[in-house]
Amino acid sequence: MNFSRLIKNCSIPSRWLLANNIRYQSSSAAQNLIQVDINEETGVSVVSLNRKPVNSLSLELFKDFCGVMDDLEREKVRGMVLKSSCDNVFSSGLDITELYPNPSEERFEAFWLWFQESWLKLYASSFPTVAFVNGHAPAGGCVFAISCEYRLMLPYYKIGLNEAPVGIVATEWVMNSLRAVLPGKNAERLLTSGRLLDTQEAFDIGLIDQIVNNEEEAMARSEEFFATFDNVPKLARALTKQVYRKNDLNQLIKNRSSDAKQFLNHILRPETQKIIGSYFKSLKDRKKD
Ligand SMILES: CCCCCCCC/C=C\C=C\CC(=O)SCCNC(=O)CCNC(=O)[C@H](O)C(C)(C)COP(=O)(O)OP(=O)(O)OC[C@H]1O[C@@H](n2cnc3c(N)ncnc32)[C@H](O)[C@@H]1OP(=O)(O)O
Repeated sequence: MNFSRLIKNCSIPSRWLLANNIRYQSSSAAQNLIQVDINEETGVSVVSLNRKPVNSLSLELFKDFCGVMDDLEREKVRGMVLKSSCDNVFSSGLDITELYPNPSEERFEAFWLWFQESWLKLYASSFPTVAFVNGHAPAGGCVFAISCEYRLMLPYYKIGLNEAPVGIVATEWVMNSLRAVLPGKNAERLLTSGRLLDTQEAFDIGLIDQIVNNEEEAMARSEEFFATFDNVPKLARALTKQVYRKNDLNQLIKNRSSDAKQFLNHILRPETQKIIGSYFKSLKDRKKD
C-alpha cells in the first residue's frame, strides 16, 4: 500500500478547505463558544461546547470548532472528550434561527459549509474521540455524538435524529454516520420515526456504548478507551480509521456544494419554512405553559 498517497488522500484540513475557498479565522474569541482543556500529563483534551443556553449550533460555533480540531491535530493529542458546559443539554442541534425565517443564501451557504467541515474534521480526526453526552442530544447534537468513536451518556437524557418531524430530511452523510454505529434496520427506524431515545433505550440498541453516572466516571471510562490504543502506532491507527471511514467521507467530499444547494432549496420551500416555524413557535410556547 502506498502510504504517502494514502496520507495525502487523507490530509484533512487544507485540501477540503481550499476546495471551498474557506479558511479558519476565529470568529468569536470573546464569546468563548468552545472551551479546551488539555491535560499535560495524560495528553487528553476535553473540549466543551459552550454556547449558552442550549449549545444550538451556529455558523460561529462551527468555525470555532474547526479551529479547535486543527489545533488538536497540531498538538497531537492522545484523545479528545467532547462534552457540553450547558446544564442538561449536550447540544440542541442546528440553531433554528440559521434555518428560519428564510435565511439569506450567503449566510446559509457559509453555515452549511462549516457544518460539513466540522463533521469532516471530527469524523476523520487522527486522534481517538469520545462523546460524553452529558445532556440532551437531539438532531445535530446526535450528529456530533455519532461522529465520535465512543459514546458515554448520563442517565435520563434524550438522544436521536428528530429531523423528519422538524420537516428536515437528514442528509446522506448524516445517515452514513448513523449506519456506522447502528445496524441497518435500527438506524432506518430511528431516522424515519425521528424518535428521541432515552439513555437506557439508546444503550439497549447500541447507539451509546456505556451509561455513566457522573463526569468523573466519564473521564475514567474515556481514559480506558484511549488506553486501548496505547500500544498501536498513531499513524497506523489514524490511517486505519480514515480508510475505514473513507466511503462515508468521500460521499460528502465529492458532493459538498450540491449538498449545500439541495439543503438550501429544501429549507426555503414554503412548506418546510411553515413546519420549522410552527415547531420553533411550539418550543417557545412550551415555556409559557
Ligand atoms: C434534500 C434535503 C437535504 C437535507 C439535508 C439535511 C441534513 C440534516 C442534518 C442535520 C440536521 C439537523 C437539524 C437540526 O439540528 S434542527 C434542530 C433540531 N433541534 C431540536 O429539535 C431541539 C429543540 N430543543 C429542545 O428540544 C429543547 O430546547 C432541549 C434541547 C430539550 C432543551 O430544553 P430546555 O432545557 O427546557 O431548554 P428550552 O427548550 O427552554 O430552550 C432554551 C432556549 O433555547 C431555544 N432553543 C432550543 N433549541 C434551539 C435550537 N435548536 N435552535 C435555536 N434555539 C433553540 C429555546 O427556544 C429557548 O429559547 P427562549 O429562551 O427564547 O424561549
